[in-house]
Amino acid sequence: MKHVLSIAGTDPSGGAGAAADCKTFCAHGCFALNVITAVVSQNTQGVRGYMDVTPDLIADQIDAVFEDIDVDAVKIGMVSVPETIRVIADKLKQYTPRVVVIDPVMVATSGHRLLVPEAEQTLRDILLPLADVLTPNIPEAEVLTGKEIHSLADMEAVGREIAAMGAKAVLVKGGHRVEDATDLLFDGTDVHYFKGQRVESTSTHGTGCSLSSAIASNLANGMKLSDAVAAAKHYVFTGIAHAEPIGKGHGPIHHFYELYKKAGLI
Ligand SMILES: Nc1ncnc2c1ncn2[C@@H]1O[C@H](COP(=O)(O)OP(=O)(O)O)[C@@H](O)[C@H]1O
Ligand SMILES: Cc1ncc(COP(=O)(O)OP(=O)(O)O)c(N)n1
Repeated sequence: MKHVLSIAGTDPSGGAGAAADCKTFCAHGCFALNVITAVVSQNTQGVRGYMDVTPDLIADQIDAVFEDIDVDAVKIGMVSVPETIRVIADKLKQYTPRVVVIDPVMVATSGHRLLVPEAEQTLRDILLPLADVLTPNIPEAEVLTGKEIHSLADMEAVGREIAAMGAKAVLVKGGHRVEDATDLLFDGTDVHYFKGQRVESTSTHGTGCSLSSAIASNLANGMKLSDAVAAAKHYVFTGIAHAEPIGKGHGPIHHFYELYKKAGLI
């Protein structure tokens, strides 16, 4: 069994952040490890506030994992402040994990900032070059490049530009597109389109967290990148399509639909 580590913030309502990451790893047959960067009070209706974990405690959590367990892949989510980014970057350089997937989380769908504006440059300069795969959504890709995205051609241009900043591969996610949910991968050489039908649903909380965690799991399990992304996209699509409505706002996706179905639980 592969061991996959999430470095992310929390969600007590179980839809995004570390909870989504760990459910996704388990649904992919991986052992889930997690380091917490920030304790966030949020639910399906939005983010209320958060407190950052100190850099020393983040460093110690990462040491506790790597000194003890062989890590096959790392997924990084909410990093909120420059100090958090610096300590994670230092630890990635120290432990050199085989696969690093970075979801450059900036603003929750509810509108609450999860990355302070002063940290955008640090993320771009220090963390982005350590990514085997960077998975910005459209607003995040716009912030990283300063360019507006209106079309698939724009998604390709920013994907190439972000790769030129140092990420080995860039997946520009299309969840915020108007027409459909097509994602675009630039793997450093080729462009791949992952066409996606948009599901009309309120169960889309944590889709970005789940997608990046599914990619990390699939890479840890030995898939090649384009197959890992295609399978991850299918996982999120199925999760949205079969989600049970939970909470009063944007609920979580269903992580175990196919497993539960096979086991006769649903
Ligand atoms: N309503 C939807 N129907 C189908 N796929 C979706 C929908 N919303 C998001 N996705 C997919 O979920 C993944 C996460 O995308 P996105 O919502 O853009 O990220 P984030 O959660 O970081 O904002 C992408 O693969 C995207 O295409
Ligand atoms: C702790 C934490 N990390 C990330 C997010 C954002 O989740 P994401 O999957 O990008 O999408 P939304 O949940 O914002 O729709 C979060 N909310 N909390």
